[in-house]
Amino acid sequence: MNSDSDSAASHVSSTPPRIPNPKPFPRSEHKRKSSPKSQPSHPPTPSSGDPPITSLHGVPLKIHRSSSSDHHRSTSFSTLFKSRRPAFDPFDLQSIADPSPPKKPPPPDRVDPSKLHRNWIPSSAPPELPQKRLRFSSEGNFVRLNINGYGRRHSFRNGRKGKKLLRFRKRSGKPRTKSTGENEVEMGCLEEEEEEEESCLGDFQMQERSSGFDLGRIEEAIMAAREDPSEVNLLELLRLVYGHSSFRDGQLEAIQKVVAGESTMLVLPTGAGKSLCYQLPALILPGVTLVVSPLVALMVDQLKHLPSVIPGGLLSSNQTNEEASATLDRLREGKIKVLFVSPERFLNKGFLSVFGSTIISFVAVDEAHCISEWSHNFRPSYLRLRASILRAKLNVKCMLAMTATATSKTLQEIMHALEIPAANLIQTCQIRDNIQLFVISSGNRLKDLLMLMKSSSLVDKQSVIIYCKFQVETDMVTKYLCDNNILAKGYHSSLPARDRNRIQELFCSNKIRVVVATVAFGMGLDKSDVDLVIHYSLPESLEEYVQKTGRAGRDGRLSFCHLLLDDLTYYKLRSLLYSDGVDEYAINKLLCEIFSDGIVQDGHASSLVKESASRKFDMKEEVLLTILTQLELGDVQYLHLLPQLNVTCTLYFHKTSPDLLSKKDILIATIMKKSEIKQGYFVFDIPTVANTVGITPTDLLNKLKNLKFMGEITYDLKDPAFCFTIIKVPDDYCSLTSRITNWLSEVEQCKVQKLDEMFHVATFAAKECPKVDGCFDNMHTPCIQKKILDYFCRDANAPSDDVFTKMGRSSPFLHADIKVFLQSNSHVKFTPRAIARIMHGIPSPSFPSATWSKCHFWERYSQIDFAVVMKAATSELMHFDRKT
Ligand SMILES: Nc1ncnc2c1ncn2[C@@H]1O[C@H](COP(=O)(O)OP(=O)(O)OP(=O)(O)O)[C@@H](O)[C@H]1O
Repeated sequence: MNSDSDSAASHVSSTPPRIPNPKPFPRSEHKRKSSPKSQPSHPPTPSSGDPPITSLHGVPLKIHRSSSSDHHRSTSFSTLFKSRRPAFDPFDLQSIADPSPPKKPPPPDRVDPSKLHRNWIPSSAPPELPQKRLRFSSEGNFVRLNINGYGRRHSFRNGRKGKKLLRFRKRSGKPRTKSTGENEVEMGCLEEEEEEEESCLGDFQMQERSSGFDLGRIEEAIMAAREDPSEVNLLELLRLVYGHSSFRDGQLEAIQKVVAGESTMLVLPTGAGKSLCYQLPALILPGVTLVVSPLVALMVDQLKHLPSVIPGGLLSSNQTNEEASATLDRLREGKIKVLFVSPERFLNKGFLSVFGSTIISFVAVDEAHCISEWSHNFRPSYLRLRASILRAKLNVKCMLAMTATATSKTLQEIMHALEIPAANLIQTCQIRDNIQLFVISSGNRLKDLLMLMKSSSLVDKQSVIIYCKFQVETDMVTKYLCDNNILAKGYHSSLPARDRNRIQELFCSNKIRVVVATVAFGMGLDKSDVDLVIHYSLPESLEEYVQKTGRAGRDGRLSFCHLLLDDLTYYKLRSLLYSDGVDEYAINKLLCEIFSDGIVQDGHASSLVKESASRKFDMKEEVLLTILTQLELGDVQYLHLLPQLNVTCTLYFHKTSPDLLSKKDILIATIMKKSEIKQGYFVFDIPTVANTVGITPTDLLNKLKNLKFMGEITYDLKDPAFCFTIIKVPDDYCSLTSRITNWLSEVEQCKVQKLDEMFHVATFAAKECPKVDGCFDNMHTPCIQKKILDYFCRDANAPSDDVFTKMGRSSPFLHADIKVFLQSNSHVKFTPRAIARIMHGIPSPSFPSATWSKCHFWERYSQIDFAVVMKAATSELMHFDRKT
C-alpha cells in the first residue's frame, strides 16, 4: 500500500515515507536532456557536454572556468534566472483554471527579471509579482548593501553609510584590499564583474524608485537593532522589511534572545510566524545563518518566501553538482545571508570546511522535534544536530530550535541536544483558538464525508483540505467527490512535481476549492484562508492532528476541522506501526557484517548495499540507516558515515584501449586488477578500488568524471549503498546489540502509544463526552483542547498512563491458525516477528506483500495486539516440527 510522507530517512516517523526524490529545481526538458546525471544505458558514448567536475574538500565543483566574469555570470541570480527561465510556464496554470481563451501572454523569457524575487526558485512556481505579495517591494539586490559584513559593495548614489559599512567589515574579520577608499578600490579590482554588477544595481535602483522606498532606512534600522535590539528598533525593522505593524506572541522575545546570542527553544503553533524569528536575527546579525530543514520541498518554499532583502541559498543532497557549486560560490562571495541545508549535509566534511572563516551567526533548526526519537517524527539525520558538534565543527554558539508541536519529553530532549537553557523556552498554546474541532464516529466514511461536504454549514466553505493517509484513498475519495458533483483535486507524492505545483498554486489562488491530499500537501503551504480541514483518516498522533488542523484559519478567522473516526483505520494504522520492528538476532547479524573486518583501518571505506542488506536482515533501508547513525552518534562512536553512493561501476572504454590507458593511469590499472569481466565490460566495487588506491570513494568518482570528460571512458553506476569507515570495533557485541534493540523497541512503543492517545481522544469526544462546558452535537473543541493541553504539558519524567487500547488480547483460533500456516509453508524460515507481520498484513523486505498478501492468513489477526500474535508465533515455532 502506498502511503505518502515527509520523510525518506525516518523509520520512526509516524508520517509515511517521503516524497520519492523530490526535486528542488524541476527543470525544463531541454535542461534535463543535457543533464550530466543522465547516464546512457548501454555502452554510452562520451558526452562533450558534461562539465568537468572535481572536488574541493569533498565538495564537487566545476573546474573549468574561462574567466572570472564567466564565473560571476554563472553564479549571479540574473543568469541563474535566465538559464532556468524556459521551464516556467505561468500561463499554463491560467489555462487550467480559466476555461476562457487565455490572453496572449508575453513570452516567458521576456519577463523582466527585476520584477522577480531574488529568492524565487525558477520553474517550481510562477514568479509572484511584487505588488501581489505582502513582502516589501524592494525586491532585488540588497545584498550589495553589504549587510553580510563582508564581500564587495558599492558606493550608493544616495551616498549613505560609508562609515558604518566599513565598520561591519572590520568586525567580520575579512581581509580588505586597501585601507582607504574601499568601495572604489574594490570595484576597481573587480572590473570584469563591474558590468553585471552595474546592471543589477540599475534594476535595484529602478525598483527602489518604483517602490518609493529608501533602502537606506532599512540599513539604518539594521544597524540600530544590532546595536540595541529594543522593541522599538525591532518594530521599525519589522515594519520596513515585512510591512507588519506588531509582533505576534513569542516573536519579539525569541528575536531578542537570538540577537543577544542566546540559544532559544521556540514552540509556536502552525502559521504563528516562526520564520520571522530566524529571518530578522539573520538580517540583523553579521555573518551567515544556517537553517536546517528536514524536507527539500520545505526548504525551497522557505527560500522562495524569504524577503528579498535577505538573500538566501539552498544546499541539499538532491542537488546537482552545478547547483551545489553555484550556491557555494555565492556563499564564498558573501552573497548569501540565509543558507538552507538538509541535516545530511552535516555528514560532508567538504560542506563543513566550506565555511572557512565565514562567521555563522546562528543555526536555526526548523521542525526541531525531528531531533527527538520521542517525537511523532524522528529523523536519524537530525541526530547530527548536537550543540557540541556544531560548536566543534562550525564554531556555532547560538541555536534556535523551532517547532509547532512537541510534548514536554520531546522538548526536554531537543533542549538537551542543543544545550538550550530551560529559561529560554518560549512556548504559546499549540492549538489556535479560532479553530472549532468536530469528531464524527463513522460507519461509512465516504458517505459521511459527502454528507458533511453537502451540509448547509459547510457547503459555502471556500477552501477545503481533506487529509487521507494513503495515496489510493486519496484517489478514491477524489473520484467519489467528483462523481457526486463536488469538484476536487487529489494530491500525493506520486504525482509529477509539475502537477503538484500546479494544484498547490491553483488552490492558493482559490481556483481549486477542494484538495484531497496525503500529508505531502501542506508542508510549507502558507494559505491563510483555509476554512475547513477534514481528517478522512485518523492522524497517528495528537502532534499530527494539531499540525494538520493548524492548516486552517491561519488568518485568524473562525475555521472548522472535522475528524471521521472509524475503528478499522485505527487497526490498520496500528499494524503499520510494527512494520519497522527488528529482532535482536537480526541486529546482531547486521553488526557482525558491519564490523566483519574486525579491525580498524584508517580511512578504509566499507559499504552496505541497501537493497540486498535490507532483504538479508529483513530490515527497511530507513531502519538500517537509523542503526548506522546510532553507531556513529551514540555514546561511543563506532563508525563514521560517508555520503551514500552507487557502489557498483561498469566501465566502458572509448578513446584509448584499456591496456594503454592503464599504463598511463594508476586508477585504471587498479580498476582492471580489481574488476570482474561481465559481458565484456569491467565491473568493480568502488570502495574496494578506492581503498586500494588510498582515496575516498567520492574522490574516485570525481576522477572517473574527469576521465569521462576527456572522452576516455563512460560508466554506469548501480547498487545504492550506505558507506562508512570503521572508527572502533565493539568490544561486546551482545550488549551493543541489546542496547540498540531496546532503544528501537522503545521508539516503536512510543509511536504505538501516540496513536492510542489520538484514538482515545477522538473516541472520547465521539462517544463518551458528556457534552457539557461547551461541547455539543459533534462539536468538541473544549474537551479535545483540554486533552491536547494535558498531553503536551504532561511531566516529561512522569510514567505514562496506560492508555486504553481497543486491540484484542486473545483469540481462540490464533495458535491453531499459526500451526496451519507453518505447516503449509514448511519450506520457509520464519521468525515470530515475520509471522506476526503476515497475520497483521504488514509487508517487509523479506516477506513482500506481492507474495504474501495472497496467503490465506494475511491480515487475519490485525485486530489482535501485535505482541500477542508474536508471542503465540514464538510458542508455535518452538513446538513446530518441520517434518510433520
Ligand atoms: N508579526 C506578524 N504580523 C503579521 N503577520 C505575520 C507576522 N509574523 C508572521 N506573519 C505572517 O504569518 C504567516 C505565517 O508565517 P510563517 O510561515 O512564518 O508561520 P510558521 O509558524 O512558520 O508556520 P508553519 O509552522 O506552517 O511553517 C506568514 O504569511 C507571515 O507573513
